[in-house]
Amino acid sequence: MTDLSIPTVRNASPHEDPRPDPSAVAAALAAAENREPIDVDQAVALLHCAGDDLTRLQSVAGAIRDEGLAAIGRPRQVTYSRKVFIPLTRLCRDRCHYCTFVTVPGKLARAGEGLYLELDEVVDLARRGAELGCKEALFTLGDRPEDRWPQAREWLTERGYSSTLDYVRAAAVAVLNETGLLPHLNPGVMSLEELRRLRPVAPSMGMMLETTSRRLFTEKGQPHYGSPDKDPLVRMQVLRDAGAARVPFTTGILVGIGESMRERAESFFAIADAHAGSGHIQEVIVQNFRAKPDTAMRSTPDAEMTEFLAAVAVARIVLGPHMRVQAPPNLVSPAECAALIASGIDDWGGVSPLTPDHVNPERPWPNLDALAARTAESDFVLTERITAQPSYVLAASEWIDPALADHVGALSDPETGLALDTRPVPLPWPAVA
Ligand SMILES: O=c1nc2n(C[C@H](O)[C@H](O)[C@H](O)CO)c3cc(O)ccc3cc-2c(=O)[nH]1
Ligand SMILES: C[C@H]1O[C@@H](n2cnc3c(N)ncnc32)[C@H](O)[C@@H]1O
Ligand code: MET
Ligand code: SF4
Repeated sequence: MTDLSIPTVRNASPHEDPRPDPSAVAAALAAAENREPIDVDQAVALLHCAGDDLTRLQSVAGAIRDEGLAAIGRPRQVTYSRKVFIPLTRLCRDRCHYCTFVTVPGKLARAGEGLYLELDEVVDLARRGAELGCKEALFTLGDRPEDRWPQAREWLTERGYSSTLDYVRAAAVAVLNETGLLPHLNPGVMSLEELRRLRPVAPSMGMMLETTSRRLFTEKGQPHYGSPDKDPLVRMQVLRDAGAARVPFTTGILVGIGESMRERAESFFAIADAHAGSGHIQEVIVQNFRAKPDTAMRSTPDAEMTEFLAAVAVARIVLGPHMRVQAPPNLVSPAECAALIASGIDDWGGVSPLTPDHVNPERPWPNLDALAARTAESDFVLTERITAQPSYVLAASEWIDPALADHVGALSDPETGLALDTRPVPLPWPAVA
C-alpha cells in the first residue's frame, strides 16, 4: 500500500523465516478444512498461504466465523463501538520504534500542549462524543511516564494523584459521572492490584500482546529494545492477571514489526492459552503494521496485504468460532475491508465520528455510513456494540463490576448485549439505587 505513511521499522537482523514445503502447506490446509485442531507448525504453514491457497484459507476462516455468530443468534453481524479517543498522555517510559504517538515534554511545551489532558478537557471530549451517540471513551496513553519524566510526576503530585494509573481512574470516574460514556482503558502494563482497582470504573480494558518474540525486546536495534513494558513475559502476565481479576479484556498482535512467521503463530497460541484459563479475552485485534521490506523484491506491497490477510484467517482458525476477531477498518483501503471480512473478522473495533485514531493519525476513520455500506457489500450488517462485547454484557454479574451496572444498563440491550439506539446521559458513580 503506497498511502501507508506509518513510520517503518527495518529488521536489524532479518530473522530466518524458511518457506514451508508445499506439501506441508497442503496438509495444513486440508487439516483446517476438516476442522482438525492445528498446531504451531501447521499455523506457520498456513501463514504462508497466497493465491488459491489463501482463498481456501479465507473460506475456512469465514465459515468458522459464520458458525460462531450463528451459534449466538447474531448471524452476519460485524460489530463496532462508537467511541471517542482520549489520549490522556502521550508521554511514556517506553520507546517502541514504530510508535508516533509517544512524545517528550519539550515537544509538548513547544506545541503549547499540556503533559496530560486536564479533567475538564477529558469531560469535554466525552460530552461532545455523547452528542454524536458515542458510548465508549477509549483511554489510550503512554506507560508510566512518571518513571521517566520528573515533570510528569510533578504534574500528578500537584493535582493529588499518586500515579498515571491513579489519574486514569479519576478521569474514568469523571467521564461516568458527567457524561455516562463507558471507559475502555488501554494504559499499557497493569499489575493485578491495578487491574482490580480499575475494574469498578471500566467495563472493559485492553493491552496488545504485540508479539511473543522476546528477541524483538532483548536485541539492540529491534523495535521493543529499551521498552520494559514490551517484554512478552511481562505482557503475558498481564493477560493472565486480567483473567484472575475477571476483566473483559482486549488484546491482539501487531503484524509486521519484524516477527517471524513462527513468532506470529506462537503469539496466537499464547493468547488462546491465556483465554483458556479464564475465558476473559473478549476480542483479539489483528493490527497491521508494515515493516520495511528487507529487499524490494521479496516483499512487495501486495505480498504484505496477502500476509496480513493470512494472519487474520489464521487468528480465526486458532482462536475458533467463539472469539471475536477484530481488525481496524482505517488501516486498509475500502476494497481491503471486504478482504478482511472474507478472512474471518467479525468486529471493526472502536470507530469515532469525532476524534482521530491518535495512534495512526494519518489514517482517518471511515464515515459510519460508508463503513455500513462496505460491510453490507460483503453481506454483513454493521451493528453497534458497547465497549464490552455482548456475551460479557449478558453475563454482567460475573464480568462487570456492580458499580457500573446502571451505566452499562443504560446503553445496552439486555436481550442481545448490544448497544441501544440512544445517547449516554450523566449517571452518578458508584451507582445508587
Ligand atoms: O483507535 C484505536 N483504537 C484502539 N483500541 C481500541 C479499540 O478500537 C476499541 O476501543 C475496543 O475494541 C473496545 O471497544 C485498542 C484497544 C485495546 O484494548 C488495545 C489496543 C487498541 C489499539 C487501538 C488503536 O491502535 N487505535
Ligand atoms: C495501542 C496499540 O497501537 C499499536 N500501534 C502502535 N504504533 C502503531 C503503528 N505505527 N501502526 C500500527 N499500530 C500501532 C500497538 O499495538 C499498541 O499497543
Ligand atoms: C499508543 S500505545 C497505547 C498503550 C500502551 N502504551 C501500549 O503500548 O500498550
Ligand atoms: S508503550 Fe505504547 S505509547 Fe509507549 S512507545 Fe510503546 S506503543 Fe508508544
